[in-house]
Amino acid sequence: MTDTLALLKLRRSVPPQFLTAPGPDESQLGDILTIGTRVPDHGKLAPWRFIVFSGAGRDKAAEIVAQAFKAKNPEADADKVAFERNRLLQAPVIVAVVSTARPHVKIPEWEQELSAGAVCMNMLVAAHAMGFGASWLTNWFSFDRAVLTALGLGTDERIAGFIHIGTPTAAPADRERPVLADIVSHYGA
Ligand SMILES: Cc1cc2nc3c(=O)[nH]c(=O)nc-3n(C[C@H](O)[C@H](O)[C@H](O)COP(=O)(O)O)c2cc1C
Repeated sequence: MTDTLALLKLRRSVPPQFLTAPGPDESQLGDILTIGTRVPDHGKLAPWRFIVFSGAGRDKAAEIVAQAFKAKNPEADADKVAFERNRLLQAPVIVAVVSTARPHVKIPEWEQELSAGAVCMNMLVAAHAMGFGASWLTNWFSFDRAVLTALGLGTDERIAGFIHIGTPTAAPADRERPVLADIVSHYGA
């Protein structure tokens, strides 16, 4: 089996609570982002863009999430607010993959959104191939317009995923996978 097949067969997500510094450096991150762009893209529209959160920018985004949570849940105690803030304070580097899918004469928006999903998956695989752990998460705030606006997204843009990347502190046990017999049929058989 080639290294690529071994990686694809065994890769699994590492949740942010098990990710720590160091994250990818500038050059490694550049590779992860470049590999992210190397996906099927019907019509060559590049219907996605990336926002990198690290350092002070990551802290600022975490505070935006905390304040949005507080505004929606005024009764929440400090621990609950801190829990929400912490969602963006664990992995040292987080990349938001933003879907910029728009109506197009030929390419359905669905296909543009699928391409953004492929970007997320490529980034996960690239991060793992470099020895990092990574997770593809959305969380409630990916669907909160106030948070999205504060993070700089336009009204016609959506989050395909936040890719949390860092050094794994633990290797999570694998989870159950679908049984092929349940999901595969051979047409005409
Ligand atoms: C679009 C998308 C959004 C996701 N958002 C979340 C999330 O907000 N919270 C969560 O616990 N898992 C979320 N997941 C699931 C995890 O990324 C992941 O599938 C799961 O932890 C196990 O992944 P693995 O099979 O790569 O190990 C999401 C998955 C996808 C595809």
